[in-house]
Amino acid sequence: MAKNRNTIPTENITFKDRLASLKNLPGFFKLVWQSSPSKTAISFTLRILRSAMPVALLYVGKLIIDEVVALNGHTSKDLHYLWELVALEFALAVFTDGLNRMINLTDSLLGDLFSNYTSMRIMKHAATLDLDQFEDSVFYDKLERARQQTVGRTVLLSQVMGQIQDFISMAFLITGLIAFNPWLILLLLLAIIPSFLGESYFNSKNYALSRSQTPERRELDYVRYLGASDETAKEVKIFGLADFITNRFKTLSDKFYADNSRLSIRRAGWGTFFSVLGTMGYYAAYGFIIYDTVQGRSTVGSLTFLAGSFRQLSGLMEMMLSRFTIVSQGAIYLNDFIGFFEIKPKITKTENAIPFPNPIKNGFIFENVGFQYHNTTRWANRNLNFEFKPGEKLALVGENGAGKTTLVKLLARLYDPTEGRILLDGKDLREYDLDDLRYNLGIIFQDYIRYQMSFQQNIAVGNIKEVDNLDLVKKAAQESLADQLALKLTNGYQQALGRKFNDGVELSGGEWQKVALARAYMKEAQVLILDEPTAALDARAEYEVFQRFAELTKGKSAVLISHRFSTARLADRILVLDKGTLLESGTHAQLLAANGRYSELFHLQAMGYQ
Ligand SMILES: Nc1ncnc2c1ncn2[C@@H]1O[C@H](COP(=O)(O)OP(=O)(O)OP(=O)(O)O)[C@@H](O)[C@H]1O
Repeated sequence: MAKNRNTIPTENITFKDRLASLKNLPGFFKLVWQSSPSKTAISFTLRILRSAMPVALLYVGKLIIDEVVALNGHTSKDLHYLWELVALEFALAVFTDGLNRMINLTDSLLGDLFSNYTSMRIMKHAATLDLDQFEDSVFYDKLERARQQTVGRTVLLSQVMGQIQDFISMAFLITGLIAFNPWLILLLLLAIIPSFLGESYFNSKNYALSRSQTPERRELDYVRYLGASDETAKEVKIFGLADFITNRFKTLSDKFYADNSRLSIRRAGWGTFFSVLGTMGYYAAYGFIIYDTVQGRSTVGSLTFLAGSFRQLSGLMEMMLSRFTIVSQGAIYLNDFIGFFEIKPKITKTENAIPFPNPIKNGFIFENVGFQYHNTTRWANRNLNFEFKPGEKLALVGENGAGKTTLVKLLARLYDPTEGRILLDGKDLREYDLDDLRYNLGIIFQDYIRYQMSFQQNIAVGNIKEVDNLDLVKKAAQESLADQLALKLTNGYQQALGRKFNDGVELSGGEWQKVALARAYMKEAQVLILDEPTAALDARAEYEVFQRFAELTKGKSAVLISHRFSTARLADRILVLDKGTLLESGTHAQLLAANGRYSELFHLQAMGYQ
């Protein structure tokens, strides 16, 4: 099967896969550079300097020992040169230490900046994606893996930088070693290769395991949230769900533990074996150098230099080889990260998009509109044919699941119709500028968000450009009757809402609804859409809210979704939906006279009040 750039192997990752994934690194470095050009440049420079230190230290060490041996037994001792060498070694040691610390510091600062930068990129990209992409579990797995990368990849950063640094260090040391005895290099390779292969094998197993666990890991996070969160605490207590939740957590986490520990134990066993091989290689080389020195073919200084170089090289090589698997591993994980950015929204701004008409002239026409949610075969809306005229107040009624909210989402282009089309002033809705369309629709959904932010911000989200415009926020609050609430709050409009953060105040369901309603009045939207805006309001508040709504939307188009017929009857026209299709349409009086579904539901509700 042909593999595209982001096809991630789920089972074993071959050496070829690893090498291929390294092509992600330039893109990765571009991101690092974008996070902070200056710190990236500093980090590179420091590492290059640092890479020359091992061989320099070893060589000065060799000179010192040779000088000590030369001076030993001589009567006239000129120690001048010797002390100079010692001073030089001391300076190099201090410098190396300083470099190490600066490298760690730059890496950690750069890592933080990288993590922040990439998190922002993820959020920005996620914001461009379609709603149905968010409703897809495969997408969530991708998003989750991309999120993990923002933290995990800072490790990759130091690993790649370390790799470059060690590579240069090795080049220096190998040059020294070759100058004295080229055969030692061969011995070194023989000792290291088995360990590299072992590392590589286990890393690929680790990756495959961790990848296959992504959905469970998401579930684990979700269960952890259910078990300990302010939003769930109420129901967990009332329904006595604690054991149910912790048992689910235990089942999942036990499985994780069992899978992970099995692999870790095998890895540790093989790791020990390969490391013994490495040590054997080192001692074989050491013996060889000692023998050479005893035979008088090397000086004692060279012995220490060679043994030191060999030890360092073997350490560096082992480190580099095992790091190669980590780096290539990281580069493979980058597939997920890059893969996330390659998900493209279908609903986008088109070139040559036309501006939203102001004012709307002929209104909306639904032409045989049908819609199926992603990965479903059921039609949430089907055969919708109706007109929505400018200035008209439309009410959507129907039983749960009849397709009312879906219809509104189609109007706002949160989805595009699966079949048919929606016209606005004679042109397909898809031809209009998306931002302009959304700006001209003021929609409050039934599952609006209760932002854990200030009262002012909670209203201003309806038109976030005006977040600092307190006068406008106050006006919107007056219109939705949320202003009386502000008077009760200790910090007025600056009062933090919700209990998540310090000093936050929790509101009642109806109070929250008034705050959410105010969002609709934050802008001069031409079409106001309220999806069950008053479900949590008491009878008086509902009456007042609708009086206001009627006044404020005079001449404006509005769509109301409501299960309360007292609300629906205020509309100019009522559309009755059933299983996604349009069953009846007319004024309250017409529909009652028709004696159909509307009349049936109306009388059912009215009976409840008798
Ligand atoms: N995100 C979704 N993915 C898949 N199916 C969905 C999704 N949202 C809604 N549906 C389905 O589409 C149908 C219509 O849902 P919709 O939310 O439009 O109904 P509604 O009339 O607004 O209901 P209610 O009165 O309960 O709010 C329902 O059968 C529902 O199960």
